[in-house]
Parts: sequence; C-alpha cells; structure tokens
Amino acid sequence: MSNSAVAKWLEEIAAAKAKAQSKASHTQQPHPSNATVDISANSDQTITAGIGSSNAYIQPNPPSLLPTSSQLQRKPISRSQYGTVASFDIKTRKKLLRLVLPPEPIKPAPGECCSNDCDPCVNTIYWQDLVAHRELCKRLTLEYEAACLALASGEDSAGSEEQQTRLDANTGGKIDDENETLDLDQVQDDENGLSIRSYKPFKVLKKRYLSENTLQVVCDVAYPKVPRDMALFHVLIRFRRGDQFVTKAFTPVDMSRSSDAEEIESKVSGSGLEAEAEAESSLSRKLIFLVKLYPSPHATSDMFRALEEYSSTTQHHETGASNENEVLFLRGPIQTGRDILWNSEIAQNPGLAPAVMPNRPMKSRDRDLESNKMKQERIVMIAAGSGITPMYQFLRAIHQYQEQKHEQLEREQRVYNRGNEGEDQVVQEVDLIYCNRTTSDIWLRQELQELCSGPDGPHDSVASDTHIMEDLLAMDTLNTNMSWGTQTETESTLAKSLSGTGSRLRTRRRRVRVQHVLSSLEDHHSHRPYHDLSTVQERIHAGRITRDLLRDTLQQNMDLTENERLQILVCGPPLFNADVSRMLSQLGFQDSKSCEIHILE
Ligand SMILES: Cc1cc2nc3c(=O)[nH]c(=O)nc-3n(C[C@H](O)[C@H](O)[C@H](O)COP(=O)(O)OP(=O)(O)OC[C@H]3O[C@@H](n4cnc5c(N)ncnc54)[C@H](O)[C@@H]3O)c2cc1C
Repeated sequence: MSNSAVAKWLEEIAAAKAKAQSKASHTQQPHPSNATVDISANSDQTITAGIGSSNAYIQPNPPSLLPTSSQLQRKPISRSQYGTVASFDIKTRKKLLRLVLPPEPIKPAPGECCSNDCDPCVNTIYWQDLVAHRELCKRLTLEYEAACLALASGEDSAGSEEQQTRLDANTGGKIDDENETLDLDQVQDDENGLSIRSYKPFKVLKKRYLSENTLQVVCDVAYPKVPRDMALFHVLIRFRRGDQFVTKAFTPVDMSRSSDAEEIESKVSGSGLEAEAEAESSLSRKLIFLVKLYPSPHATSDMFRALEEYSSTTQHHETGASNENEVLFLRGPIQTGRDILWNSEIAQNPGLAPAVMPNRPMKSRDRDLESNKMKQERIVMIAAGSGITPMYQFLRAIHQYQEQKHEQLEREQRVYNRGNEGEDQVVQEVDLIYCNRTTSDIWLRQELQELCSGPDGPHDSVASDTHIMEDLLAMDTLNTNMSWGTQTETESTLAKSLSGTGSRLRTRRRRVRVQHVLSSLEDHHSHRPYHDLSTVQERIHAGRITRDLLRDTLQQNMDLTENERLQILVCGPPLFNADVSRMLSQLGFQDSKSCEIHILE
C-alpha cells in the first residue's frame, strides 16, 4: 500500500472515531468534576470524569423497582469494591476517572419487622447501614473530587509505581489498599451461612408434607452453630410476589441427634443403606422449618406449597438452582426481646429456666442461688399447633446444656474421683401440654419423646439408669396425683429397684412430661379412644384444653414454697392464648415473685 493510501485510510479511521465520539458526547449529560452525587438512588452509581478532554459524566444506573438478586445477596459494604477507578481511553489516549458508589441499603418492606422487640431489628440494621452508606459515599466523593483536581492540574501521579498498584483499569480498577468494611455491630455474618444484614438464597433440599397442613422444608444451610447466648432465635423468610415481597418469621428446628451422628461415624464403609442413612442424617443437621399451611388461597402458605426441591439437572446462576421456587431467601439468626433475655439466662445458668420478669432482675436470682435458697424450678409449657417450635427450641437448649454440664461433672468425678455433692441442688421440672386436632397434626412427636426419655437409652450406665429412674419416679408422682393411666408393673419395679440403688450421679434433674390434647375424639387409625393410647412418655387427652386439665397439671404448683418458682409459657394462635390466659387467671395463677406467665405472640 502506498504512503498516500495509508494516510487516507488513517484519515478515514480518525473521522469515524471523531463521529462516534461526538455522538456519545451529545447523548450524555455533562457533569462538572466537582459535582455532588445523589446517593439516594437504590443502585450502584458511577460518575465518570474524562480529564484532559472536556468530558465528565454521571451515569447513575437506572433505579429498579425491586432489588436485584445480587443486591438481595449483598454482603456488608466493603470499601475495597468502590471508589475512584481509573482507566485509559484508547481513542483519545487520555486518562478517565470514574467514581463507583455502593448501592444504598434496601429499606425493610412493611411487615418485615415482626414487632417482637428483636435485637437487632431489621429496621435498626437498615438505619445503621444507611448512615454508614452516606458517610462512605461522602468520603468517596471527596476522594474522587481531589483526584479529578489533581488530574486536571497535572499533579496526577498516574504512571508512578504507587498509582499503578492502586488503579487497575483492566480489572475494573478496584482500590485494593484498604479493606475497611462497614459492619457496624458485633453480629458477624457467616460467609457460607445465614446473614443477619441481608437475605441470602439457599437451595430447598427437601420439601415434605408431614400432614395435610404441615410442611417440612430443609434448606441447604447448616443449623447455625449459634453461641450459647443465642440458643433461641428465628429466621426471616422472604418470598417475591409479583413486584412485592412477603416476609415472615419462622423458628427453625434442630433435628440433629447426637445418637445418629455417632452411629454414622462408627460405620466403616458405606453400603447403599448406610449411604442413605448418612444422607438422611446430614439433612437432619440442616436448617429445617416446620410450616403450618392454611387453606388456599393464603399468600404465605401458597408460596410454601409452590416450593420445589432443588434439581441438579438445571442451573441457576447464583445458587445452582434452576428456578426461584427452588430457593428460599433467608435472613437471620434474629432474636426477639424475649429470646435475648432467656438466652442470656440459659447461658449463665444452663440448668435453669429463664427468669424474664422485668421486675425481677436476674441478679436477684443469682443471689438466691448463691445463698442456695432456690431449689426448684418448674416450667409449664402450653402450646398449640406451630406454637411448639419456640418451646422445642427452648427444651433443646436446656437439654443440650444440661447434657454438657452432666458430662463435665461425670468427667470430673472420674478424673478426680470427686463426689458431686451440692451439684444436684436445682431440680427442673417441665410439663408440656400440647394441643392439636389429631395425632397426625402433632409436630416433633418423636423428638419430644426423646427429650422425655433422654438419648442415653435405659441400659448404658448408672447415669442413664438414674435418669430413667427420675423420669419414672416423676411419672409415679404424676400417676398418683393425676390418675393418668397406669404405670406398667415393669416400669414400677424398675423405678423402685433403681431408687434403692441410690444414685451416684444426681446432677441431671430434668423431668419432661408431655400431655397431648387432641380435639378429635378418637384415633382414626386404631379407632381407639385417645386416652387408651397414653404411654409412659406421653399422656393423651381427647377434647379441648380445659380448666380442669390445667388445674391438674398445675396442682403440684399451687403451694409453692419460697424455694420454688413456676414459669408458665403459652404459645398458640391469639384465641388460644387468650383462652388459656383467662383459665390461668381463674385458677389464681398470676404474675408474682414465685410465678411468671409469658404469652408468646
Ligand atoms: C418469631 C416467630 C416465629 C414463628 N415461627 C413459626 C414456625 O416455626 N412455623 C409456622 O408455621 N409459623 C411460624 N410463625 C408464624 C408465621 O410467621 C406466619 O405468621 C404464619 O405462617 C401465618 O402466616 P401469615 O402471617 O401470612 O397469616 P395471615 O393470613 O396474616 O394470618 C395471621 C393469623 O391468622 C390465622 N389464620 C389465617 N388464615 C387462616 C386460616 N385459613 N385458617 C385458620 N387460621 C388462619 C393464623 O393464626 C395466622 O397466624 C412465627 C411467627 C413469629 C413472629
């Protein structure tokens, strides 16, 4: 090609470039390099300043009605992702500066706050994040303006080694010398688990109807290893419904059983059955929700019905799930005001029930304990339907910590050959009255039975024998007092013979007794009246909860000594709570120094 041809060709290219450039500058808003940025738009924002050419642009991303799934997933704002980004315009060979601002936090939707005095409340988190976001945007904007001025006045050190490490045009120009994050409070988000600051998507691993109106949903996230002072908590589940969100609170249930885990570990190789058991056992360690389904049309229930189990054949760009119905957006763990008080008390006194009366500060209980005055804690739980979930969480927490305490004492006794006199001062008794329509509506029945009899089984050790003995003796007392069915001869003999042996380990003094109240009169499967189905672990009554039943259960709590204290927890639908409160008041149970009544809404 001749020189003139080459020159002509270059001219044509330059003309085309100039044309394209002038077209771009007409379609974009000129922006002075010291412009302030409106940070209220709910999206990432970019300001570009072309210094050296007259181009300076603000390019806010169009605000969308709904946050994108990446925003839903957003981690705490990291300083390193945003700020002044430099690049070079290949055409003009001039340096461009760009300001990338973080997205504004998403305001909680109406109804997202469950009004249970949670700490942190989703609204508090939002306001904290908003303040932090504004401060960060202000700082980044100032930095950007300073960089623009420096570039315009030729003081920009681009090209220097230092600047090159800060600016990386090819990778989007991340500022990589600062790792400051805006995580304002102490609650740490778990990278792979739940986050308290934002909704994260998790695959639905299993969806199973336990009954016509009960759904069990297993999510692909481990039941959080919450610290001792966070044993009681709930999780927010968010569904997208058209262009709106529906957010509801649910209490996950911990279905992992140590006996299962040990069994799996003891297996050497994995046959088909073993692998199946292992898969089932690993599912039991996941976050599991029990959901009460209401007849359709019911927004929340219908969205749960529409959930699908994750299928590995199709792919979702974020979670690997094929469609939105295979994913649940979760946020947590969140504690209600009540949870916080109980959690701190369980953490301090694992063997004890909570004392949450505002007029009875925990210190007074500690004094009681120090002076060895308080010896008996009684808890009566009265639940209906899904109201069992917080009760079960509570029972699990107490059970778990008592197990730990028991093991610790057992170890100490073995190692130091030390007796544990004085350790068995506090006795805790728990009665649970659980109301449903039929046996198939009972949630966590097996798990409750296990809590009644303990995980050790009757033949393992003196400790477990002692435990069983205590349960049986407790039953004996109940049978005498309440004329519930009859204890079998074997049970009675075992209780008596064990009571004769004396107990070497008397630290575990938990007694859980379960009574089911079923409003349907007979069992549909066996066609036998419900009271015939009572066992040593659970009593079954037909009908509705009555004042007489409450009186019988509470009978032994009528005349509390100054060393005893009674806690009554009620959790069910509003009408049920109101009915039970009325009956308790008719029976003379009111909040006092020795009796605390908690209605869980
Ligand atoms: C901290 C916390 C933890 C919770 N944990 C659980 C849990 O583990 N499992 C669980 O299932 N729920 C749980 N809930 C309740 C759950 O969040 C929802 O409120 C519940 O599923 C009802 O859905 P909704 O609010 O959309 O019902 P809404 O339609 O707003 O109705 C509110 C209430 O009216 C009654 N109701 C509505 N429709 C019907 C109907 N067709 N028939 C009979 N009664 C009806 C129900 O009592 C319902 O709770 C929890 C709530 C809180 C605050």
